[in-house]
Amino acid sequence: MTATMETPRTDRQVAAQDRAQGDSLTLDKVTFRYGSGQAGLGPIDLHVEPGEFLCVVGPSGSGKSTLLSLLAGFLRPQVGQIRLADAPLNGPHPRLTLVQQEAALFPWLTVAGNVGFGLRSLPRAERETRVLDALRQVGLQGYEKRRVHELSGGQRQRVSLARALAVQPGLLLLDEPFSALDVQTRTGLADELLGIWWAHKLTVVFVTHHLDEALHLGRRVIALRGGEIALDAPAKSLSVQQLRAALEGQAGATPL
Ligand SMILES: Nc1ncnc2c1ncn2[C@@H]1O[C@H](COP(=O)(O)OP(=O)(O)OP(=O)(O)O)[C@@H](O)[C@H]1O
Repeated sequence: MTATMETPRTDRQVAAQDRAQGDSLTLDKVTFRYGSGQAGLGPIDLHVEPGEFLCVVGPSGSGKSTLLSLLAGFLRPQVGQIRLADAPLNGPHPRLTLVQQEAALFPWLTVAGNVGFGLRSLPRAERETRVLDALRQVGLQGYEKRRVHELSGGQRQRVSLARALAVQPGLLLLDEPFSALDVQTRTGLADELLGIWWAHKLTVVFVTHHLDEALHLGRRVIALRGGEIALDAPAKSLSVQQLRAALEGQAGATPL
């Protein structure tokens, strides 16, 4: 690689930017409060590099769902701004998709119908190609004509993931996508997600309760506590114990 006189990039930036097809995400003093109370999120300052895999952990009520709802454009910050690929995010956006805990599939549609649901504006041939490609990526080739009720929980989550991938997002948001699954299925799907992330150079924000899952999947982990970022660090520099201490607000758990 040619040496330059530019400011040296961190490992994280090099790794992310050299393979970037995902979108960058920036939160600038983002604050959201429910009603007139204090519950909610923020202020949050956060920058996610294109192609970065960020895991978000936090106890119940720490603001994880609020954060994802803001990133998905379902909620608007009362203070601050969110930018996707440097443009203000003012609502749901075609470059981002959300996969939730329970696969929200349409039972009256086939697997292919579910995966292609967001592609109805595309010409039929392109839609079919994208659907087949997305199903192949999640290991469900041959399942196009199946009905949702014929699938296992893990297969349904694969269909959800395929539906999200089919729209070719620049930012993939995942809200505890595997937590309803048994450990073996969860681990298998997590590894497949890593492969998909790597192949597509997506930017990923993954919310999980499982600290070991966060450290396994995320290249970077943030811990939320009381609606604020209590810790923001590369996953490889963290242990489950450090993460737990940060979430519990113990001494010695200052951001690394
Ligand atoms: N619709 C709402 N109205 C009022 N307060 C809310 C609402 N939704 C969430 N809150 C409050 O906002 C704070 C953050 O909630 P949020 O759901 O984002 O947390 P979470 O980390 O996702 O929790 P969990 O892991 O239990 O889903 C909590 O104090 C919660 O009680």
